[in-house]
Amino acid sequence: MAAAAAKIAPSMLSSDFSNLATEAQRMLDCGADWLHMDIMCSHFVPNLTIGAPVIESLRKHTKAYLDCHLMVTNPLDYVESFGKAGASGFTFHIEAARENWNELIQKIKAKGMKPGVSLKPGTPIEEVYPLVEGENHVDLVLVMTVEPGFGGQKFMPEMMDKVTLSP
Ligand SMILES: O=C(CO)[C@H](O)[C@H](O)COP(=O)(O)O
Repeated sequence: MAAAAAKIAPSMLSSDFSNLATEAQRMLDCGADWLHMDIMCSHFVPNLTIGAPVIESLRKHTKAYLDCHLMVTNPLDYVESFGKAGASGFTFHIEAARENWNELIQKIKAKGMKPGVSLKPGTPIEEVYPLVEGENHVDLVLVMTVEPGFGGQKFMPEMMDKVTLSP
């Protein structure tokens, strides 16, 4: 099997949020392929960032692939609004979707977005195996190399074993 081409997707969490459109363009001018958008509810992680209205505003300024990473407790509740807002990818956490990932993937696709799954450092990679198999699969696995919640944390090199083990 041919190796997938690498994509560069800088996290916009480090942006000056008051100038998000300019910051997004700056990243694209620097060679970014995608823009990684960190969506956090203060229940799933100890931080609160942006929601669908910000994605909708940014979408008016860019055609770039908006790779939305939802660190939220009930991802299903966000599918409709993120689809409408113009999100390109919708990556949810397996820890928040153990009961309904199948339905979630279907709904994400039905809204025209690419589904992805992410896992926290403490979650074994095997948990996402069922989500990459079969017809109703995700397009992306996001292996967290920090505890979700904040940018600029120390990289956990031991997580790279999970990348190797990704099916
Ligand atoms: O998911 C995230 C935090 O939960 C961020 O996308 C990620 O940590 C960005 O890291 P950095 O600021 O070090 O580039």
